[in-house]
Amino acid sequence: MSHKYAIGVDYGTQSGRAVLVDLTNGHEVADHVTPYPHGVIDETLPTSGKQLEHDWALQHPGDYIEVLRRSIPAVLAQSGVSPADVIGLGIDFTACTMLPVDERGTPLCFKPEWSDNPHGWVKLWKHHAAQDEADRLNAMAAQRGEKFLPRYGGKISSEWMIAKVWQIANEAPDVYDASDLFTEATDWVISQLTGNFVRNSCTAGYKSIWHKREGYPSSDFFKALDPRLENLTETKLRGDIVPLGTKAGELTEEMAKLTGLNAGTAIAVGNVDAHAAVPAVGVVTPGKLVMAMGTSICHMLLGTEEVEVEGMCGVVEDGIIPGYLGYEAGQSAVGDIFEWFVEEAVPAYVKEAAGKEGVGVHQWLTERASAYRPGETGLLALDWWNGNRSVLVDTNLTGVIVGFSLLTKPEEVYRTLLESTAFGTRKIIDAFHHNGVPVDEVYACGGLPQRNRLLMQIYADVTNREIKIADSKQTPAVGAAMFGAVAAGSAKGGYDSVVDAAKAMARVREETFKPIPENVAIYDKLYREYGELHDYFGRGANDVMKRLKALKDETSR
Ligand SMILES: Nc1ncnc2c1ncn2[C@@H]1O[C@H](COP(=O)(O)OP(=O)(O)O)[C@@H](O)[C@H]1O
Ligand SMILES: O=C(CO)[C@@H](O)[C@@H](O)COP(=O)(O)O
Repeated sequence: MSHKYAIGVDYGTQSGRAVLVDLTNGHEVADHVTPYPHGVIDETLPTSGKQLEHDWALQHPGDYIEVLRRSIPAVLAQSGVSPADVIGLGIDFTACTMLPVDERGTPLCFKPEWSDNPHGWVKLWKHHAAQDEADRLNAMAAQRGEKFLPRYGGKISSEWMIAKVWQIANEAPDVYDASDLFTEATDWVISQLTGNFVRNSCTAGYKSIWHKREGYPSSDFFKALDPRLENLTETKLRGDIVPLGTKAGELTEEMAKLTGLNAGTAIAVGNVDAHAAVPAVGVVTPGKLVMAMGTSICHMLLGTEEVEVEGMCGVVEDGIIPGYLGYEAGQSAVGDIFEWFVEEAVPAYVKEAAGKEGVGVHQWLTERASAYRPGETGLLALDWWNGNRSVLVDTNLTGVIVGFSLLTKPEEVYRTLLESTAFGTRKIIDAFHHNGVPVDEVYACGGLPQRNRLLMQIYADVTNREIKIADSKQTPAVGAAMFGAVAAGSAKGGYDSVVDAAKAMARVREETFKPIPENVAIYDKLYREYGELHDYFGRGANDVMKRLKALKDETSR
């Protein structure tokens, strides 16, 4: 049999990337990135220029197809691989990134009657405008003692499906009524590739409160939330829910023309970006935390029992690797915080100096920040620029920096922001480790470990754990390709399980980041201070962040 390949497509926050992977060794033969033509839509609708409210984040579903149209032919051309040797394709996506579609699977925003209604569009994972609904859902679930709540760390996030669907029902009942299905974008793209609509058990489990043994919450619960939602799971959330690695179907003739692949190529069910990355770094057993580090961080961990951990995003059986309980936690802004600083808060002289030296602003700041020892800036920050997604689970929390003086330099602030995100990660690791889900090893993948060595050393020092780095530029896409190979199966030159695929294809670099004992000692002290601030602002001692946010909403209305 000739050499076989699979393609993985990773749909990130700002772009989609395709990778063509050699199935014998996981080697990335070719990759190509397509920035979303419409990017993240958080100010105005591209159709009418209609203004969006605070906390909205939308996307254009056409951009997802554009990624397939541009990036798949590009990797085929770059590699020279024959489409006949590409035996499978898998995708991974941000989540919960969801959209309403009609009976034909057409996104409502494509239809003239709905294109001017923001609720007809894709709600991106970081759309945070359904916090009211999430709060009410959590209060009702707690009051009724719903069994599902502890599985999600005690709180369902406003980023997830039910809160977003309920927001649509509340703010745009006509859109709600016109929607035949609410679907994760990952399942929608797969339905476009294959002509079959199936839901994957990963997003259903983590984002739509579905449980392998118990199914969705009861219709009584939904009725108590809102009578309109009573039959939601049998109607607008209906659809077979199938495990990761299942073959969703085969590439249609139409999509074969669009992508340059052969019709009939095996297509795996949709997956989530961070979850797909886990087998791609070779993690198929418990005790090993995988951090997918980019705009945000998702922390992924396998366990053998269902344990309740404060603020975890969720625990789902088979949610990452079949046979294990998959745990997820996360920070909703990490790279995004650094980007905010670079774009919005550095003085002009920094940009000029970086420009003169021919380096990016991140690099310029990082080089200077590296000259400081832990503690030397006198600064400490809370990493809540986009709310808190784990432990506290509250999108109404905001950022803080303590310790400014007239001598504070931009590079010191930058370093402090890097450190704050490492403290956020340590909170999550501690929550798992001390509650029966051990974290013995840490792996990192995503854009950040490739770009910032200082950041990775800080994470090793703050967590006091050695960090192994993925030997791949596009780890989730490689993971998605593995699932594509599993959808194809060994008879076609693929694999029969993702564990087999990981054995052959996963790769980490030889070089690791090891904790430096003197840094660990100082960061322990700073972490205690971080804990004080974390609880003071985050656990109700001082709700100033929420009052400021409420005042802001009131005055800007
Ligand atoms: N040198 C750098 N140091 C730290 N962060 C960086 C650097 N360069 C880019 N970033 C951040 O990386 C993030 C993008 O990460 P990436 O993994 O590429 O994307 P995504 O999260 O969409 O998958 C951006 O938020 C950006 O601010
Ligand atoms: O929430 C999840 C996964 O559960 C992510 O999709 C979300 O954090 C976005 O990830 P990126 O930062 O774009 O890699």
